[in-house]
Amino acid sequence: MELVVKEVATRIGKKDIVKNISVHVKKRQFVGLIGPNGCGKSTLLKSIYKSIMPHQGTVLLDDMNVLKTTQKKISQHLGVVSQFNEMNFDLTVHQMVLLGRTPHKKLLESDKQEDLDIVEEALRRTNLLDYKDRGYLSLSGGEKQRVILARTIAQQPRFMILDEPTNHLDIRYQIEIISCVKELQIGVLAALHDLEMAAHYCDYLYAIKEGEVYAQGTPEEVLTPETIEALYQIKCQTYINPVTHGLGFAYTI
Ligand SMILES: Nc1ncnc2c1ncn2[C@@H]1O[C@H](COP(=O)(O)OP(=O)(O)OP(=O)(O)O)[C@@H](O)[C@H]1O
Repeated sequence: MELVVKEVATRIGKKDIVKNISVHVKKRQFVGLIGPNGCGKSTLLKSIYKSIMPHQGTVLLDDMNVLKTTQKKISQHLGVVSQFNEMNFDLTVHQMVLLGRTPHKKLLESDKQEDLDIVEEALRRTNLLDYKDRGYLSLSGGEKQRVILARTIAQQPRFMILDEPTNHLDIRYQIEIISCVKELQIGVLAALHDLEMAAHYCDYLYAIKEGEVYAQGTPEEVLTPETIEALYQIKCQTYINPVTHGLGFAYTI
């Protein structure tokens, strides 16, 4: 699916947090949002998946006008993995991932073999098959994050929004999670803090500063020392990382 966000603006209280932002994610593109803490990445993503209602702009997923569509219908196409996934009641990992099937079901419809097969495949892709009977609340932060990704994969979305999906993860799982999403070959819009990951995985980047698009383009176009210094108020040099052969970054304050 293709995502077209046009001139979205969002205010929280009296503060303009997202100011007239437009974003385009073409079919199967992996597009990143970067920018310092508090610049408005999460608020923009929440405005796109309608967890916050923007006061201006339109959001189209193919021909679906997201801001005018019910959450259930949106969830049949759009999956979201966000930073905070606390819950107060305990389910097993299997039950949590099965919840991903809910948008595709009628009220009280029971689980079919097809749903169980989809859940099994999502657990396999996220390396969670051995965890399936564990209680969700007993898991570490990183394990919980993988369960949320598995639940989102089981939802079989045609577009995914990731809000700092690798927040709790050690470096190996950071790579595994992003690679796993990349393998789905669907459109993705992801807020990422790790610039090397953004350079490696993203086809296109939007750099956000104070609620506006400060720069956009391919990672090579956006991730220049000048742009990084302006975004994060640091000194920066870029180099070719000898291990990944991608862009590397050296910083100091
Ligand atoms: N519910 C809220 N009430 C008041 N202010 C809010 C609320 N949600 C967000 N903000 C403010 O909006 C600004 C943007 O926050 P947002 O979470 O979108 O930034 P971000 O770029 O995702 O940051 P981070 O990288 O730290 O996650 C921040 O100053 C934040 O304090």
